[in-house]
Amino acid sequence: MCNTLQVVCAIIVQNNRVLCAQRAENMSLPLKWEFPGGKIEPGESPENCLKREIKEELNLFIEVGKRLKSNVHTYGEGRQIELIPFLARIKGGDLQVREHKQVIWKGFHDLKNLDWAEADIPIMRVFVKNHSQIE
Ligand SMILES: Nc1nc2c([nH]c(=O)n2[C@@H]2O[C@H](COP(=O)(O)OP(=O)(O)OP(=O)(O)O)[C@@H](O)[C@H]2O)c(=O)[nH]1
Repeated sequence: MCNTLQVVCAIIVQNNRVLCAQRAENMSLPLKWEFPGGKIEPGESPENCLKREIKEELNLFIEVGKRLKSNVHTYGEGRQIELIPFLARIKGGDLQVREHKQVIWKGFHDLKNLDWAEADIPIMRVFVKNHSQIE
């Protein structure tokens, strides 16, 4: 019955810190923290979607790395998403915050102190626990 929306997100790592983005007041999940990314469009590969979204949202060019385990999460209204994380590194561009309220760089063990979107919490935890093996 329920359509699962596929959403890709980027764990962008630089100098042992991760780029975290806060959703704006006018977005769904207002002020929650997320890994930047977005919905996969029909016919689009997850990697190309991620590159497109990161360029649109942050004006950054990224290299997409390892795909990590996805998390299927159902939000209150029955809206189900599969959140698919990829490791990523910045290859170019000047950071511009075009859609989010703000972005910040957080050290691995500081990530848990943000108020994450629910779908991101297991992904964030697995990354924090295993980053030295998966990076
Ligand atoms: N980009 C991104 N979206 C996430 C994350 N976690 C999470 O639950 N989401 C949800 O996945 C959907 C991604 O949509 P989007 O970023 O392309 O666009 P949007 O906010 O305009 O979509 P919306 O209007 O459906 O909320 C949103 O509903 C968002 O709430 C995440 O870490 N990154």
